[in-house]
Amino acid sequence: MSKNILITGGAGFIGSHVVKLFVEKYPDYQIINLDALTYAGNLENLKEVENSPNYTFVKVDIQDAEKLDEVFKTHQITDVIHLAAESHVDRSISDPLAFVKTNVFGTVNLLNAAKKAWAEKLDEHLFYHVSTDEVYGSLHDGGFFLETTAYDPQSPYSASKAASDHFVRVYANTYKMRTVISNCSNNYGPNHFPEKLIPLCINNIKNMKPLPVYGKGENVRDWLFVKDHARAIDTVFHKGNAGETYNIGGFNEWKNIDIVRLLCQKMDEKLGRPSGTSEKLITFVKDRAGHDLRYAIDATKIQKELGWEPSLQFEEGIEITIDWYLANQDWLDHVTSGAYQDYYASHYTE
Ligand SMILES: Cc1cn([C@H]2C[C@H](O)[C@@H](COP(=O)(O)OP(=O)(O)O[C@H]3O[C@H](C)C(=O)[C@H](O)[C@H]3O)O2)c(=O)[nH]c1=O
Repeated sequence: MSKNILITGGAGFIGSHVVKLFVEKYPDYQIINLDALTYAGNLENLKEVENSPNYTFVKVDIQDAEKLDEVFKTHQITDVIHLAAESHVDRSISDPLAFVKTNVFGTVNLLNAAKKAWAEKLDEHLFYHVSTDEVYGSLHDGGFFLETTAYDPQSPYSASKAASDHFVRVYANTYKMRTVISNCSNNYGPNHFPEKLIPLCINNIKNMKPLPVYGKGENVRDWLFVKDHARAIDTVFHKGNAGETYNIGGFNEWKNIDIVRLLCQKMDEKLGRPSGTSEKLITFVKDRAGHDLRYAIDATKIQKELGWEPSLQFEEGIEITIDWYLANQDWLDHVTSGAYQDYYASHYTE
């Protein structure tokens, strides 16, 4: 069946992989990518699909309710996959309100726009919220996050995502909107903004700059290749049951310090530097305030019920990721200097 799917945050890291997958895999769907193009949204991520007949870009901030109404009307939106969000925990610690505005207020705006546009036929449409495992808080002694784990957010970022998850569920309960939520672990891969651990380290190793490891580097994250997350979103969108939550993860836990050492070793090999050169860049710095110790996802439900599982081993995914950053210096230059904004100006008119 033909659909007009609104994907929010489609110029961002995870969003751009989702947009590319949907545009290429589903030529019968119209994909409307709605993005505010903040510092982390870059249309260069979408070069491969920007001229596809089933792809449209609209520059809109989800805080703008009027524009959202217009987009739903103009493009006759049938379904939403909502990824637009402020995502960096460190930024949320210095500016919590920015996260409330986009992640909470923006999500409620979007829910309202969908509710209004879909009116009496709410049961014919789907609102899919893409969320994070951080809503479950921090694990201190073994165990995994299950879909039934109680929410216990510990940072302004995770509190804002938890609030937006709650609002999505409330719209299902109160207004009978068909909704689905997935909560995913840490992603890595091409197009990741170099403020996050893996791309930041790759970029700094390349430039022989210090690698800031928070605290002792003992914190644990579960890493998933971004294209596997995009495949999971495709699976949940098409096969997931309305009203359900699906945890997505790689069963791939790493201590931060081990990841950083692995990147140093691989980069030394690739750059032809003597072994041990990059490790000297490791610098232990002040810990993140309220730093969550460990995230670990139990992804059994999505594997068993929907048949999704990660396709890439971590070693393979990291190779692809490093090679991508080494081959895409222009992309790095553009996102770090702000010049990526020129791409929008030269390709689109307001
Ligand atoms: C940037 C940076 C990070 N770290 C540590 C902090 C974390 O323990 C780990 C990963 O940090 P990062 O900021 O890359 O990602 P998380 O804070 O785990 O959060 C990420 O994964 C979840 C699921 C989301 O939902 C977030 O949106 C996403 O940003 O490395 C350092 O030690 N040094 C650094 O310079």
